[in-house]
Amino acid sequence: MNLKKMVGIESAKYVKDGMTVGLGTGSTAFFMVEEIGRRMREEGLSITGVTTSNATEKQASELGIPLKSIDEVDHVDVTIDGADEISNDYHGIKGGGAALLFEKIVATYSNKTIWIVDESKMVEHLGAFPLPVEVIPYGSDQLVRLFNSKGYNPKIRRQDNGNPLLTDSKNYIIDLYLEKIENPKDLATWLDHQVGVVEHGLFLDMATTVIIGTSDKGVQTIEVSR
Ligand SMILES: O=C[C@H](O)[C@H](O)[C@H](O)COP(=O)(O)O
Repeated sequence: MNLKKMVGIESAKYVKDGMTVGLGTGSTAFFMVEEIGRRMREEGLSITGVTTSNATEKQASELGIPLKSIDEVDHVDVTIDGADEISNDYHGIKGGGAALLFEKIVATYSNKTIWIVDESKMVEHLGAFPLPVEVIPYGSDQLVRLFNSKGYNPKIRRQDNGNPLLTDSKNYIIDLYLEKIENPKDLATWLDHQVGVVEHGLFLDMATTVIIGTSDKGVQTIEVSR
């Protein structure tokens, strides 16, 4: 079986009747949402979903999953989401699909955060995957200059027509081609303090469980202790 599908199905086992579930975004989370939809149809599972992007909202609505916004719930029991890279100390980079802002908000209010990935996402150090930074359009070229001056190799993410890609919140994404992030916490703190930066794709100390799909050993589940 496709490794993304394997972990998507496995992760849906963590969803129990009555839960409020954060529904992640991307090609791996897609299979988790499909499996929750199947369990609702075939097993009578009843949940409330909180989506992390317009794309997931559309998918979940089409499956008939009842949805609430993050502001309508007092907490989320569990959020299940993909990741672009996970380091050996279980920090991650997210936002390859430009959904990092809502994903980080939903994960912040979740009791548990489960990441589902195929084995190609597991790395020793973060940074080979370009780090997405969501910025407001106003002043974004100034941020590009600032990132350049720090040697962060920034590129505004663009659509096929050359225009900047717009996130669900109508912001831009600047991808930082860092190759290796020596100190993710220092970089996250610095980015948190730059005017015009809305959010960045460093998700540190957020995952409580990581489910990895491997071709030789099947599904591996790691409970992260912090
Ligand atoms: O913005 C997108 C999200 O952070 C995704 O969860 C991440 O990019 C992983 O996506 P995929 O499962 O498609 O590789």
